[in-house]
Amino acid sequence: MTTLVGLVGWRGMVGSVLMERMTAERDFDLIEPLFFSTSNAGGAAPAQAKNEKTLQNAFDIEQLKRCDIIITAQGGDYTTEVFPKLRAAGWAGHWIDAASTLRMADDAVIILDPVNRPVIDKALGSGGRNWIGGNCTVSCMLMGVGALYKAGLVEWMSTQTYQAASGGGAQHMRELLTQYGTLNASVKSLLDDPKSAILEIDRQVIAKQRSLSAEETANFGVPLGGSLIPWIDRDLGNGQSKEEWKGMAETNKILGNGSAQAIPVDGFCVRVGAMRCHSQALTFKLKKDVPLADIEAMIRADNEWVQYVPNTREDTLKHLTPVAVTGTMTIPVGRLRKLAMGPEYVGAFTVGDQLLWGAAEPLRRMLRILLER
Ligand SMILES: NC(=O)C1=CN([C@@H]2O[C@H](COP(=O)(O)OP(=O)(O)OC[C@H]3O[C@@H](n4cnc5c(N)ncnc54)[C@H](OP(=O)(O)O)[C@@H]3O)[C@@H](O)[C@H]2O)C=CC1
Ligand SMILES: N[C@@H](CC(=O)OP(=O)(O)O)C(=O)O
Repeated sequence: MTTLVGLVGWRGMVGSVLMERMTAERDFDLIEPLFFSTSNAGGAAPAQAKNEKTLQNAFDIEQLKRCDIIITAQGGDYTTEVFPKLRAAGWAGHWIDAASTLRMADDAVIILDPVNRPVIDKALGSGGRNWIGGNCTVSCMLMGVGALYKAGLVEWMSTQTYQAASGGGAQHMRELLTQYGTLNASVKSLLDDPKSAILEIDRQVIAKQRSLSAEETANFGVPLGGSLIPWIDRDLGNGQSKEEWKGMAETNKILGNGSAQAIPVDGFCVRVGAMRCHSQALTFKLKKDVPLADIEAMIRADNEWVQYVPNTREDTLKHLTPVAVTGTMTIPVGRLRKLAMGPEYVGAFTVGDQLLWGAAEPLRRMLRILLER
């Protein structure tokens, strides 16, 4: 019998990328999809529908209970409301979720199978049913440099992130572009005149940024176009942002490290004016002095998506930017070098599309793992 797979959140930003990837990889050939909606129950399901062509109500527990597997990219509020009711109603299917809500629950696994397939297999073997996608920054980082963790080489890691607007959602991307447009328009005549003074342009741009309306900064709270925001997610009250907290908590959970073996991971998470790629500068303290050539070989061999970028200006500009990576499954790792602090200190830089490896791809790969058992 074909596996009935419920899809919730399929038309959102993450869900649309998921649908594209599932279509490209022919996942729909292997399942009977059942599409849900929180806003348009009874409407027409998308073209990937087979026998069930009508959208079901995403809050209807009886309809959800029919599914062998549910994949949701609807968001944390939906998970908080529906998941406990569904389990309380006796549903024993597999729940695959992009939202962070359930990530740290004891009975949930953070899924990133190229990095933690053994952790996933162990949980499957003991009846695991809850499979949660990781934080985008953490997932992209581990896809790039997971080899060093797997080899047991990392004493600690510090990460400084450059996170794209898409991490906030579709409205945040629109707001960024609108701000860029507003700023450009405010100095267009000066820009068109090659003899105009750059400091006058600069003065007018900062004046415009500082006078953007509440409407023009509704999503980020302050201007992001031509600026940056060194705070992402909630304030934990201890000086750390929630996004920074996830770095250590999720990295260690993905790797299956208990609290006694937890590797320190910390740094600063910064929102920048990129569209949908998160970039990160990483500093490693290794447990021993490992030759750079060996580190390079480990990174190259780790998975089929990692791309080692030689530490030259030319290769960096060509391969190691959000513009180069957006819309691809490639995770480039470059700028690899020993740092001045000593031979155990290694620096690297990595970029990843936060809607692909950072959100959608681990979900559809978990679906495949379940289907192929
Ligand atoms: N954005 C990100 O970078 C990441 C997000 N996530 C998780 O995924 C969740 C979903 O994020 P994201 O995809 O950005 O959220 P979206 O806001 O794009 O989509 C969420 C839901 O909003 C509804 N919706 C209302 N209006 C529209 C519209 N005009 N176009 C499309 N959908 C609309 C849809 O539900 P319906 O069809 O039922 O009306 C849709 O499923 C997040 O809450 C988070 O938990 C995880 C990792 C990264
Ligand atoms: N917090 C990330 C997006 C993300 O993946 O969030 P979460 O950890 O809640 O899934 C960002 O803003 O860039």
